Amino acid sequence: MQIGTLCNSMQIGILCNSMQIGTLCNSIQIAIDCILIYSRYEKNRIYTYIGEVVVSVNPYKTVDIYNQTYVDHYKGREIYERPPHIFALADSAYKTMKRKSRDTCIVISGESGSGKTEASKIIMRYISAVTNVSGRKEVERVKDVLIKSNVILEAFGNAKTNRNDNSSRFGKYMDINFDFKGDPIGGHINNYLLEKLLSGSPDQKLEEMKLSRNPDEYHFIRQGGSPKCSTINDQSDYKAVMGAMKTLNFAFKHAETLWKIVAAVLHMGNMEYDTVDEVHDTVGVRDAHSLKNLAGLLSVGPEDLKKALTSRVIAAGGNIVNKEFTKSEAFYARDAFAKAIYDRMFSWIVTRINEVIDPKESGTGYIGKGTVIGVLDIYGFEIFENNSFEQLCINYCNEKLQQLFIELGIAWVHVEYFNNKIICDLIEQPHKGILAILDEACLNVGKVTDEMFLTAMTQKLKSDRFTCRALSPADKTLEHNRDFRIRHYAGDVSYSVVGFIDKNKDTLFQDLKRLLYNRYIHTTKRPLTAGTNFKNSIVALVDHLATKEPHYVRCVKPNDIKSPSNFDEVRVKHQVMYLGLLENVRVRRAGFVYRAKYSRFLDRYKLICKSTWPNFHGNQVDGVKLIIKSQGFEKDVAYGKSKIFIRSPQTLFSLEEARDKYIPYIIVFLQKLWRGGLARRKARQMRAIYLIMAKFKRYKMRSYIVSLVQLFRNVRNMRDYGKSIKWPNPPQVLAGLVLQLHKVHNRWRANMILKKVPRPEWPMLQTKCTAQDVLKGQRADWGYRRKWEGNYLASSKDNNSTVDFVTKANALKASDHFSEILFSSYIKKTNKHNQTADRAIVITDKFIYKLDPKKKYKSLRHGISIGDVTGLSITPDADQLSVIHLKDGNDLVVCLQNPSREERVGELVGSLSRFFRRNHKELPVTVAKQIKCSLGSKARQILVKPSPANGGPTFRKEGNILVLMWPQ
Ligand SMILES: Nc1ncnc2c1ncn2[C@@H]1O[C@H](COP(=O)(O)OP(=O)(O)OP(=O)(O)O)[C@@H](O)[C@H]1O
Repeated sequence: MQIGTLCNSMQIGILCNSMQIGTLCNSIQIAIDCILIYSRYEKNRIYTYIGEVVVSVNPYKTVDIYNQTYVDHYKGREIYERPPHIFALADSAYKTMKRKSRDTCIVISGESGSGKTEASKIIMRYISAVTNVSGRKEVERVKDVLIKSNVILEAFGNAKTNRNDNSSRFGKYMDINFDFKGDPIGGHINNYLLEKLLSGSPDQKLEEMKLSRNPDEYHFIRQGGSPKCSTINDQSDYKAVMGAMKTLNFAFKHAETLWKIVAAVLHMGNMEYDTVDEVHDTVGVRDAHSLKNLAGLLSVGPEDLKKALTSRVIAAGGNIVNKEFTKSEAFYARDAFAKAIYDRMFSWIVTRINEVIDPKESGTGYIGKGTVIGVLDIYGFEIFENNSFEQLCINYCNEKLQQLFIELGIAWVHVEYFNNKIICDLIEQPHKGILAILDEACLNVGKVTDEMFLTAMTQKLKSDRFTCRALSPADKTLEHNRDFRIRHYAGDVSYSVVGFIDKNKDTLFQDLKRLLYNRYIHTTKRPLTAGTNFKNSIVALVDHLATKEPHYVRCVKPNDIKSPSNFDEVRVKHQVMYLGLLENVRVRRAGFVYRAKYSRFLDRYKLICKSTWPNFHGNQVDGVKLIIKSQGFEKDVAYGKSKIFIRSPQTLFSLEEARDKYIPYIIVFLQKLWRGGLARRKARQMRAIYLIMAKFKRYKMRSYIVSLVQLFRNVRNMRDYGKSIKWPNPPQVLAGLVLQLHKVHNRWRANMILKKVPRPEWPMLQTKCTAQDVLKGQRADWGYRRKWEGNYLASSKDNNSTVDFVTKANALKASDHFSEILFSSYIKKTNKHNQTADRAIVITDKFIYKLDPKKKYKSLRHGISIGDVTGLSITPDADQLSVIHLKDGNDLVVCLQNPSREERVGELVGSLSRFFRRNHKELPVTVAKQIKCSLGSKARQILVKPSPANGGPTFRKEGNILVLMWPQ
């Protein structure tokens, strides 16, 4: 069917978008035309699905279909849920990676200018837009670095070509690493076959590098015909590159060196030679000034550079000789030199970028293995008028990728498809393939020509996919001794062998290497040829991709004139052919959209069926069948030996939908289990902690008690009953108990001591203890050795007329109702009038009485209430001065007297204090040399002075001071 006569495009659009892909594929030819017409004629609808492949047609104009609204529209959706878009594919790759924790890759292919690089950038921008929802700073930085790395790669790796104003001259494969949350944390770039630049730079920079702003002045740039490009703004691009270099931490000196290298390469292209010896055909550099500029940029001596550009050192017959170049050799060396420098510079840039985007260095806390999305932006199949070594390499690469594509896509049912393994073998087989024959030709010493290489291929290659004029004499399209043809999966391609050997050898004379390394380098190891290097890297790439779940973007170029409105049917048909879409349609149509091992399917979907959730213990196939039955999809599946096959995308979509519905419940369920598990573990830990603590406490207590038992074992037999034992510091937990134990021990000790004292003496002992406690050692002699009797006036030891005293005391007791006499004694007293008199003092539990002994102990006044006592003052010496402070400001100033001249002040202190304590009060007792008192409400001072031993104590007045004269 011809393009243009095809069915209504609306209808096809509906078919495409509503998942009726099977219908669309009824006729392969229709499908091909359909897709293209659809994408061309529907305004701005540049994407179409064939199976799971996204076909993208370059719109050659800005289309507003990549903004946030579109991102939101496609985010988290299944691929068939929304109209075809590259976002859907990017989301599918991302989702697959996240859901299944599987590495995925997106293979973007198409011919130069079809939009591969744009597609890869759109994919990266989409991934950047849907990740890092939590806004982690480090992840944002990684995303910025990943996107900006493109700017640098494009600046140095892209060039304007006839087919594309900004053509990538290298194939690029970029791995983007993700952490377990699905946030990008770094990446890695590999580049493939770089083909071996000015107005954005500021004037001063150009001057430094001796460059002109006019690109036409440079031989290398002139080659393309039209160096200026209206679609490219060099100024802003230069700024963008410098900005990107800053983001990627390129040191200033590195950036400078890169520009210098670019300048050197440009200067090198302008190097011209003049014949200096017609006979030997030797040359010299034409322009010494240019040579000097170039030498300066390369940091080498002009003479050395001149020598390396016009001659080389070779070993001939065991001798080292200098061989001058012919003119063509000189130009070859110049170009090889320029290519090698540029190639090494580009490799350095890629290595540097890789260092910066290395996930381990990104600072995002990357540990262990995350998942990866690989994005491959690789040149598509190339068929030109003249095809050479580069086209063979590129087409071989496409054969390899196509093989991977078909192998991964094929279903278990038998499908007729073109297996391009035979072509891959034809090119890459060791010893027998084209590249091996080419390497062998390059190895030969002596002059091996491209024609000889063609002859060797003619003799050795035994494939019907290869032909040349010698094998097909009737084919006039092939030139004798020059052309050969390969039947690629995409069609026949004729290659010219001219330049194959040189290009494969890719010779860079040692002299030039030596010049730049600035030292003699000797290597006997032959470097790998360009073809082998390329083959190795492509084999490694295909192996790498084979471990990932693939997604495909096939880019189609609608015309060769970069027009948004021109649709070149022949060109497009051709591309559809060699993009492998035809095979894909065939495979998809005959096969199934999805296949998975039973175990994997069961793991993924067991949650949507009651019989299989949470665990299915029977046979895996039975489990899978139960799931399919529960959803009613029996008619759309086939059961293989180890895999289940699903025919239509709707079924898969419904399964996914059902799964998505259950996932939140499962998550809650898992959270419940997990939290429960965590809580149980914590509880177990706490129980263990408490048990250990309890045991440890017990152990500490035990050991402390054991140590106490040891210490106090002999306490009964000790003189002080263990008073002198130093208690060890108890553990915190026993502090309270030990305090109690101290008390118990003290009581026991007291009991042991008191046991020896007769019971009636206990009150006296208590009085003495109180006195000791109150005096605190302030009074040297307080009479504790003596027996304390308290009521001395009732004792005949002190009193001759005890009967009178007892009679009076009983009378007072009867009238004043006191219970006991605490203390009684003869006293010498003084008063506010400084009059002294001998009296008796009786201190009872209610009143203090002053009695006159000479008048049968007549009470001089009414007793002073004991409640009026506010304190007691004594001296630290042996005198018997005692001042009982009273509330009314008229203190009792007395000196105790007894016939035996015993010390009794201590007993007075003990008796009064003990009485106060029994009534829960504390009697303030002052011990001082000079006693303050109040007499008749006047403050007075009392001093004790010695007097002769034979007299009694007397008070006297010395000025305002009262003095007790105390007989020594
Ligand atoms: N989706 C798109 N929207 C708008 N313009 C696009 C789109 N895709 C491609 N283009 C235009 O086409 C040009 C060529 O695209 P691109 O450089 O991506 O092609 P390519 O396939 O990578 O080419 P090469 O293999 O030469 O590098 C772009 O510079 C851009 O102007």
